[in-house]
Amino acid sequence: MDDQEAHGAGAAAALPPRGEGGCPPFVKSPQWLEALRCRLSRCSQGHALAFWDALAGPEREALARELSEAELEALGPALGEALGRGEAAAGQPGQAGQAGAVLEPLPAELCGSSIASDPGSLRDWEEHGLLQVAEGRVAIVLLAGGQGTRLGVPYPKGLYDVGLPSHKPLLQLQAQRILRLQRLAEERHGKRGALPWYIMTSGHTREPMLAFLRERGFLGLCKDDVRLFEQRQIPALTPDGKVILETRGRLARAPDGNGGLYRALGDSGVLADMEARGVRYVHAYCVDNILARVGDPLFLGFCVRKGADCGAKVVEKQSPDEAVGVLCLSGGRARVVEYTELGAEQARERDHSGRLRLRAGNICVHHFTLDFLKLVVREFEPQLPFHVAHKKIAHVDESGNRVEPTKPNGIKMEKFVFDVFPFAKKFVQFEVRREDEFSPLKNSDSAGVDCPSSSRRHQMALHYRWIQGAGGRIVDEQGNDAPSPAEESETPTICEISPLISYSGEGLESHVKGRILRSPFVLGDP
Ligand SMILES: O=c1ccn([C@@H]2O[C@H](COP(=O)(O)OP(=O)(O)OP(=O)(O)O)[C@@H](O)[C@H]2O)c(=O)[nH]1
Repeated sequence: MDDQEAHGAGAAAALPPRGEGGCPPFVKSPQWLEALRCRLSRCSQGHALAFWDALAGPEREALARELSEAELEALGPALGEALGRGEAAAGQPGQAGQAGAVLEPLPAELCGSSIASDPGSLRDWEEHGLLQVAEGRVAIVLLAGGQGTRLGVPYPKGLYDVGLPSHKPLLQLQAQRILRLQRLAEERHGKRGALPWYIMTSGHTREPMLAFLRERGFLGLCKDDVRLFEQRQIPALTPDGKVILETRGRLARAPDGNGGLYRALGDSGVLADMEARGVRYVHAYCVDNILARVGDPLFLGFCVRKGADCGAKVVEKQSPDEAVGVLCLSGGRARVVEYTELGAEQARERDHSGRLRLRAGNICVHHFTLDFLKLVVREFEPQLPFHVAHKKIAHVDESGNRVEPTKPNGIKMEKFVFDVFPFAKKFVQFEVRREDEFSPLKNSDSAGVDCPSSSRRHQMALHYRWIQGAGGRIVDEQGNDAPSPAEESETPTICEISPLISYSGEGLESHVKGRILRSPFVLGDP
């Protein structure tokens, strides 16, 4: 773990070493400064040095580093391309930004389902997935570099406690699922394979996550199997492509989106590390889904049995206007079409069963072979498009005074993790029940949806169903059957099961079968 500090993405390789007194010699050199000014003016970013003369040595060094890392020449064209694509999509609803593209659901032979596939296949996929884990062929990648602006807490989402009785933060629930999965694989196949957890962080999430993991003894995982790696931060831009000074000596920057994963995997040495460990399959997921079945053996086994190089879990889209991207085929290639790109008519189309025709809602749980990831990092990453998000970006005005904008004034550019799907040779989709596997934490409670309360309720409702399924009965204070925790009530039913006891509902009979359990009921860590 201590070697992690050496693995940050995008080290400032091109900068000269420090001179005497800690002051970098290049900052004092008029030639160097002139070269920088020329470069900036060539890409219309000369204003980045507006306050240079007023900066102290270390501030100059920091700004020079940011500018040298920023790949400024590429930013303007990338923004132009992204804005052009956005306008095309807005002008032609239903064309998903690609004029004439016809969108189709994936054909049945590329689809599996935890709901509808036959029990024999489900058993086989799970066994096969567990075998891969037992053999140490699996790595887990957590996408945790987001800024969590909508949730609005000053620390990483992974450390958020949604208020379960145990008060375990999301990161701890996920670590415990990894431990349980390892145990299940060992029980089934007699071998304990390493199950490395690679956590992608960004500027503001890295230190708190690392500190938390250290404080809590890596949450029971083997320290060598937990590795943080950092994604890039790139400058925010004005709508006409100019970098923004957040302070007199610092650019406004933001993480480059969860699709920054691919570049970070290569730059940080994580891909090489996976290869050295004999990893063949990678399971990637988002930090903010409390129900995430981290490393799900069923999904894994399905993807491996199908010989897929890439796959995604989906849930059924609830209504035409639900704000979720849908997985579909476009020109024979898998892709996710954002809800903003899908025309209203296409979004409403139904098939013969009366369900939405394009209903495969993407939940950001993905399967990759290591070979596919290597190809992406080596060849395709530069082709991944940037997407734009219009945001309020604090900055300094011409006199250097701080301005907090009240409406969006700038653009953050992001790559998306799913934009590699079209490069897959064999792409598969696996449908799961939303209430079992998907409850995102995006907003604060005031929004009422995708918030801490809904995460807590959905997690406890799942555990309530597991208890009932295992033959237990939960009752309230008066001894009456307690309602599901999903139901809003003044005295909601409370129940929680440690992920160390059950990964997906298994192994609970000995704890609950035939028993009457009073809410609040907690099956804690063994
Ligand atoms: O640059 C990024 C952006 C997002 N992500 C990860 O992708 C997943 C989905 O991330 P979101 O797109 O929901 O963004 P967010 O969590 O940062 O929240 P907002 O600022 O939009 O409110 C989350 O797991 C997040 O950590 C990254 O890893 N890096």
